[in-house]
Amino acid sequence: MSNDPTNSETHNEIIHQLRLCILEQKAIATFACGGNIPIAGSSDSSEFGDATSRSSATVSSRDKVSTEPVAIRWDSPNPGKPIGKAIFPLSTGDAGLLQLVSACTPATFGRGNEDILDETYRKAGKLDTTAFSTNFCPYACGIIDSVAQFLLPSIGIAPLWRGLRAEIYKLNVYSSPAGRFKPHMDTPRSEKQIGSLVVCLPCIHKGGALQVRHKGANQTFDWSSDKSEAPDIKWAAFYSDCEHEVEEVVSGHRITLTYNLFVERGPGLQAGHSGALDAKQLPLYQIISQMLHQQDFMPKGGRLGIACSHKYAHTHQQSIEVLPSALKGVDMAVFEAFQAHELDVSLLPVVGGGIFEIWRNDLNSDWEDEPERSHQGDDSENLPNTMRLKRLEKCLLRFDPQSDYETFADIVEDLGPVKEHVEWVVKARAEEVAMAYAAYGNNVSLEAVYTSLALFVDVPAFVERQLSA
Ligand SMILES: O=C(O)CCC(=O)C(=O)O
Ligand SMILES: [Fe+2]
Repeated sequence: MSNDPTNSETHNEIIHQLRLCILEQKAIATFACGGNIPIAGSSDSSEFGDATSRSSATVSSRDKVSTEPVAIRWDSPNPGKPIGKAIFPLSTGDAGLLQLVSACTPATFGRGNEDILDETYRKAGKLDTTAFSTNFCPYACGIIDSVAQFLLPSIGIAPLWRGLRAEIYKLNVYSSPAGRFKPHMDTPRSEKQIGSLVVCLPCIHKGGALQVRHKGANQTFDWSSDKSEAPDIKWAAFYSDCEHEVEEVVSGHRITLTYNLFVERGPGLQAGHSGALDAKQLPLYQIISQMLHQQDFMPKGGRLGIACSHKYAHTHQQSIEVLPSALKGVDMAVFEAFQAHELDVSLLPVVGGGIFEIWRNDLNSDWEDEPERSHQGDDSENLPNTMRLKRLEKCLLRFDPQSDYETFADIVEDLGPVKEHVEWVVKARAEEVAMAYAAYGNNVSLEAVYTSLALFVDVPAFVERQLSA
C-alpha cells in the first residue's frame, strides 16, 4: 500500500465512484425540451399541450392548455398599406403569408467577430422586434413554466436568480427551397442568458427539423405538418451553448418566433425556500457522504475539480454576480450535492493547452483591489493569483481592443501555470477548455463570450469535517 494517503485504494475507489456518478448524470441530463399547444377552436387537436423531456417522458397538463389564434402585425414596405397583418394558422397561398414572407429581410449570423450573410450556411428571412408585434405570449400558455421546470430546476441552496425571463428576439421565416441554418451556438447576449426558445407558428411545411446536440446526444424537433393535422403551436427550448441546426425546409414556410431566455431573480426563491427538489435525493449526495466519512480520503484535506458540462456566458462585470445561480442542469445538480454537505464550492474558468491550469481565485473577492504592477518580461509566473484572474478576465473579452493576445495559446504562455494541486474527478476535454466562444453564432455579440468553468470543492481535513448523515 502506498504511503501517500491520497493514493490509497479507498481514495482512488471513491474518486472513481464520484466520476462514474457524475458522468452518468451528465449522460442522462436534460439539455432541451419541447411541446405543443393547440390553437383554441381547433378542437380535434390533441386535448392537452405537452412537454417532452429528453427521456421522452410526456408531461400532460390536467388543465387544457390552448392559445388564441396568433396575430402578427408588421411594418410593410407597401406605402398604400403600411401595416401588414396575418392570423395564424395560415394556409399556403394565403395573401397575408406571402406579404409577411416578402416583408422579411435576409437573416445574417455571426462567424468569429463578423456578421455574415451566406445563404449556403443560413437561408432565412427575419423581422427585428422593432418591425413586428404579436399577441402571442409564451408565459400565458405555460411554455415558460415548462421550460423552467426542465432547464432550471431549483434545489435547496436558495439561489436568488432562479426565475426565467423570455425576451422576444426575432421572427424568422425558413422557406423552401433551401431554407436552413447550419450548426451553430446561440451567441450569449449577457451573462444571464441561459437558453433559447423557438416557437413555430402553425403554417404548413415539410422539413426544417431542429436538431439540438450536447455531449454527443441529439434531440430532434420536427415540426413538419400537413393539412390532415389540426394546427398547433410547436416549441422547443434548449441551453444556448448547445450546438443546433435547422435542417433544410423542403416545402412551404417554417415561421418562428425566437426568444432569449435569461435567469432572473425569482419570487419565492428570495425567502430561501425553493423546495422543488431535495439535494439529498440526488444520487451524488450519498457518494459524497461516504467520501466524507472515509478517514483515509483526503485526511489532510484537498481540492477536487469537476469540469462543467455546459459553457457559460461570461462578461467582464457581471458573471461573478450571477453564478452559481445561472448553472445549467447537471452542473447545478453537482454543485448542489456538494453544497448540501456544506462544502466550499467555487466556480472558476479553466484554461489549458494539453495540461490543465486553473486561474484560482475566490470569485467573490474583490480582485480589482489588487495593486497594479508591471507585467513585462517573465515575471508572470510570480503574479499573485488575483492578478492572473484579472488579466484572464481581460483576455476573455475577446473583442477588447486593449488585449494584446491574439490566441488563447498566447495567454497561457504569458501567464504560466498555477501550481496548485487539484484532484480532477472529471477533467474538461482539451478542445473544450477556456474561451469556448462559438465559431458560428446566431449573431455577433460584443457583450459576452462563452467560457469553460470547473467546480472546485474544498474538502476539509478529516478531523474538521462535519459529519452529519
Ligand atoms: O428556428 C429554429 O428552430 C432555430 C433557429 C436558430 O437556431 C436561431 O435563430 O438561432
Ligand atoms: Fe440558433
